[in-house]
Amino acid sequence: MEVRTLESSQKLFIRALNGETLARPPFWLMRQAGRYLPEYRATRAQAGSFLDLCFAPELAVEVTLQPLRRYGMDAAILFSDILVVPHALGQKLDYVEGEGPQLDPIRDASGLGRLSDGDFHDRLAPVYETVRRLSTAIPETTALIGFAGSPWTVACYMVEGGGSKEYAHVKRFAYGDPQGFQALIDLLVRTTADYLSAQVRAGAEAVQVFDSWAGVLPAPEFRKWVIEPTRRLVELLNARHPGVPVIGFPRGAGAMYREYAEKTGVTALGLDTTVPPEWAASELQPKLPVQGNLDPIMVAAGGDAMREAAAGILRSLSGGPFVFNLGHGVVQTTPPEHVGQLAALVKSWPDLSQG
Ligand SMILES: Cc1c2[nH]c(c1CCC(=O)O)Cc1[nH]c(c(CCC(=O)O)c1C)Cc1[nH]c(c(CCC(=O)O)c1C)Cc1[nH]c(c(C)c1CCC(=O)O)C2
Repeated sequence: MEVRTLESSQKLFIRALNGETLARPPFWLMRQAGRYLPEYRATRAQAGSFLDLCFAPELAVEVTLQPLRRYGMDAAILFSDILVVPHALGQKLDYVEGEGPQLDPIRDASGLGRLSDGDFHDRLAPVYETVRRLSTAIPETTALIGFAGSPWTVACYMVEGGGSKEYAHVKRFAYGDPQGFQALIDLLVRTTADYLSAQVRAGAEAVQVFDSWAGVLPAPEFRKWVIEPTRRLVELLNARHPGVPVIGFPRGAGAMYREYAEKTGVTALGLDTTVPPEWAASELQPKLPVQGNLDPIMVAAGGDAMREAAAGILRSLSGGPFVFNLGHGVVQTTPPEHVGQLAALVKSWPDLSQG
C-alpha cells in the first residue's frame, strides 16, 4: 500500500477549514461527480441502479476520482448519497429514473416501529470500504470529505417519501406531534454520528452535513429541528474525533445563518447561492471559515457571466478563511468545459484578479 507523506493539516482544504487565510483558496464543487460527466454516465450504466453504484466500492471510487482527473479539485467527496442512512435503517428506497428518490413514507410516530438500527453498519460497510480505498487512491495534496444529510433533511425525505414542494407531511408530523417527531430526530442524530464517525475512522479528513431543506422552517422550528440536532451531532463528532472539521450547509437558512453559525459548533459554514458574499465576509467569516457560493446555473451558462460572478465571490471572501464552491450542486446540463474554465480561474487566483 502507498505510504501517505502529507499530513491532513498540510493540505490547502484542511488549512482553510482550520482558519487559515490562503492567497489561493482551495476549491471543490458540490455534486462534482455526476451525470454532467460522460464518464460518470458510463460507469453508472455498468453498475445497474444508482444504489448498486453507491454500494460497489470499486465503481464508487472510480466516479469519485473522475472529476479530480479532469479538474484537480483540492478535495474529493465520497461518492454516496444522503439517503443510504434511511436505507440502512430498513426503509425501502428506490431511485426512479427521472423522478428522483422514492421511500416508503413514515407519516407518524407509529411508522417508526418499521425502522431498526440492527443491521445499520453491515448495510453501510461498502460505503466505509469506499472511503478506505479513497484514502489511498486520491492525489497526495487532495483531502477526502465524508458526508451525511442532516437529521432534519433526512427526516424530510423519510416522511415525505421523496422530494416535495411544500414539505407539508413532515411539517404536520413535527408541528402536530413534536414528541413523536423528536424520536425520529433522536434516532437520526445518533445513527448519523455513528455513520460519520465510521467514515472518519475509514479515512475521511473532514465531513459535511448537508441540510438541503433547512430553509423551509419558521425560526422557532428551525432552532428546534435544525440547530439543536446539528449541535448534538457536532458535539458527538467532536468528542470522538477532536480536530476533524465539520462543515454545516444549512441551505436557505437566510437570516438564521448567523444563529446556526454561533450555536451548532460547526467548524465551517457552507453558503447557499442567495447569501451575499460581502455580508458573509463581514458578519460570518470573522467567526468561522466559509465555503461557497457560486450559483450552479452560472456554471451551466458559462462565459463571462460565470467568470465575473466567480471573481466577485473570490474578491469578497478570499480575505479570510475560505473554500471556493458552488451554492448548491452542479446541475446535469452543465457543459464539462465550463467546469474546466472555472477550475482554471480559481487555481490561478489571485493572479487573474485584475482581469
Ligand atoms: C438532497 C440530497 C440527496 N443527495 C444529496 C443531497 C444533498 C445535497 C443536495 O441538496 O443536492 C447529496 C449527494 N448526492 C450525491 C452526492 C455525491 C458526491 C458529490 O457531491 O459528488 C452527494 C454529496 C450523488 C447523487 N445522488 C443522486 C445522483 C443522481 C443519480 C443518478 O445517477 O441517476 C447523484 C450523482 C440522486 C439523488 N439523491 C438525492 C436526490 C434528491 C437525488 C435525485 C436528484 C438527482 O437525480 O439529481 C438526495
